[in-house]
Amino acid sequence: MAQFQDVSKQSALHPKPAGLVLQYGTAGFRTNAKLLDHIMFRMGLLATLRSKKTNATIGVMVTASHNPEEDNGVKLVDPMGEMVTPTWEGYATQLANAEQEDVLAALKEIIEKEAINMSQEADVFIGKDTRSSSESLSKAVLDGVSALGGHNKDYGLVTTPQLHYMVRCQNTQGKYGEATVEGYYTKFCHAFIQLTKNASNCTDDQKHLSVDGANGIGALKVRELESHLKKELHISLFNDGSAGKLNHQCGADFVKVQQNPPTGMTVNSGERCCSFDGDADRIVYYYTDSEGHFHLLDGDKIATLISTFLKELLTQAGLDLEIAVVQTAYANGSSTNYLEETMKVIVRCTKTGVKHLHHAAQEFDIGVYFEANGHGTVLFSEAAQEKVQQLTEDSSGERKRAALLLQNTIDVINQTVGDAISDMLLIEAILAIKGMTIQQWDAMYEDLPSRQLKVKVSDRRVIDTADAERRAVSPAGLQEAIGALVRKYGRARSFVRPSGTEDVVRVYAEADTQESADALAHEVSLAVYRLAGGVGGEPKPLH
Ligand SMILES: CC(=O)N[C@H]1[C@@H](OP(=O)(O)O)O[C@H](CO)[C@@H](O)[C@@H]1O
Ligand SMILES: [Mg+2]
Repeated sequence: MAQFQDVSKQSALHPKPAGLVLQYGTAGFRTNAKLLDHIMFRMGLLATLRSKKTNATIGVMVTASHNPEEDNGVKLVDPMGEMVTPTWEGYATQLANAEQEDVLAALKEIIEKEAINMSQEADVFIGKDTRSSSESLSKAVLDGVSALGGHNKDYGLVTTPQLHYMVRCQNTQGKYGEATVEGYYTKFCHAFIQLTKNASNCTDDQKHLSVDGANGIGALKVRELESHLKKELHISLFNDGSAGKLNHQCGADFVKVQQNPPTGMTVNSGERCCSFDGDADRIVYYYTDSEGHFHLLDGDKIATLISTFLKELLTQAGLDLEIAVVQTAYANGSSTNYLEETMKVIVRCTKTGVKHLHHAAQEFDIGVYFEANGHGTVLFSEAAQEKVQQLTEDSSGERKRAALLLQNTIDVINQTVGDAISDMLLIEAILAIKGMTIQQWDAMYEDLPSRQLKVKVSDRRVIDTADAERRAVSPAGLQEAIGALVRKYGRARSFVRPSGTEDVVRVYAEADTQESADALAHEVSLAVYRLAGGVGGEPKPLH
């Protein structure tokens, strides 16, 4: 077929570096940008096949999120705006690693396995972040799409969650919103203004927020957002990309891991601040107190604030909907305890990686999911959304007020994936409605001191885990060693797991004091080093 001739010709222009093997990991492919041209071309091919298979628009996002500027990466977006399904992650890996002369055969194998009708039309949406390599890499994706005769729409510079949103809007015929960047701002800002317009407790001072844009795409988009906010939120934007380097000593990942404010930002005592990551799908909040101490409000605190707010609204509305919070093993033990014991909310723990959390959250009427690093959102089942909608029509007084707030809360949330902009608007709205300061929010519970370390081993796959990664089942003796160490400290917990994005084993520990958490993490790292084939020097702190 002529189609396949084009693939061969084009593929030769996007050659694979010899010997390179990459895997579609926790968040797509990610490595140094110089190694990715062929991957991009092939993901253009794969997205086109996926579109033909699903008879729907598929998304391709070129980004490496919080990685350094020199890296890049790519993620595929499925029809409802969610991460691509695991079987196709497998195809992505196969196609990515096929030798140059085998690309066509690899492609045909997928077509056959999935019984794809090649005469079906295909549509692919493409977006990219601000990395200097993103421009040419996204062109390689476009080459892949056109080589198989697919249509494309290039959104250019957008955040990852904006692209997810566009895909969902397109495939639901506008029911979720309009598939344009303008439509995105209109929908979320309208809901935000509806939520905050009667927030009489909110002073002008409280409408101010400092945002660290990580010198990335989020900063550009916050600038665009501002005009839609009608002064209901006053943003001071830092690390807007005009001077600093992407993610360098700034952004959500830096702030969370270092437990320090970003550079390039004025952090006045007591003031509410937040950081986005490099593709604006994560957010964390923080402030410094009058003694100069740094206070981080991470994904766990965000999930707690949101679920508390939703639970109160459900009670006021008289709606009997089941609400759950989904976390990972990295969630601070204090947050889990607070949610279960004080809030009486169902808590689920899944493996690391948002696709696992997303999936678990879908099982409830309302599923609030957040990784501790600030990646998360809220999912409402169709039935729950209909009940809320019905109640806005059938009720009056306090019940109607609560139902309208719930309705606008649903509309301010990007349900496709964690979204720093949408999460920020939701958090700002909740604080405004409750007349709550960041200090009061922080005081909901006190985090247990924690520490993360990483250890280099020769093959991290020797570590196998169970129970949502909280227990190591191999190598032999490791879990026993961790258990014995944990018993030495008060309120302690520790677990280890192989990272899905880096060639390291991650170690997490928490305990009643920072010294104990640090000591426990260090001792567990030594046990990993000893029992799981450590290489290089001493285990070193995570940076
Ligand atoms: C401890 C931690 O923060 N892990 C991150 C990190 O995964 P690892 O598999 O731990 O490397 O990157 C993932 C993708 O961004 C993110 O989903 C996850 O939460
Ligand atoms: Mg990200």
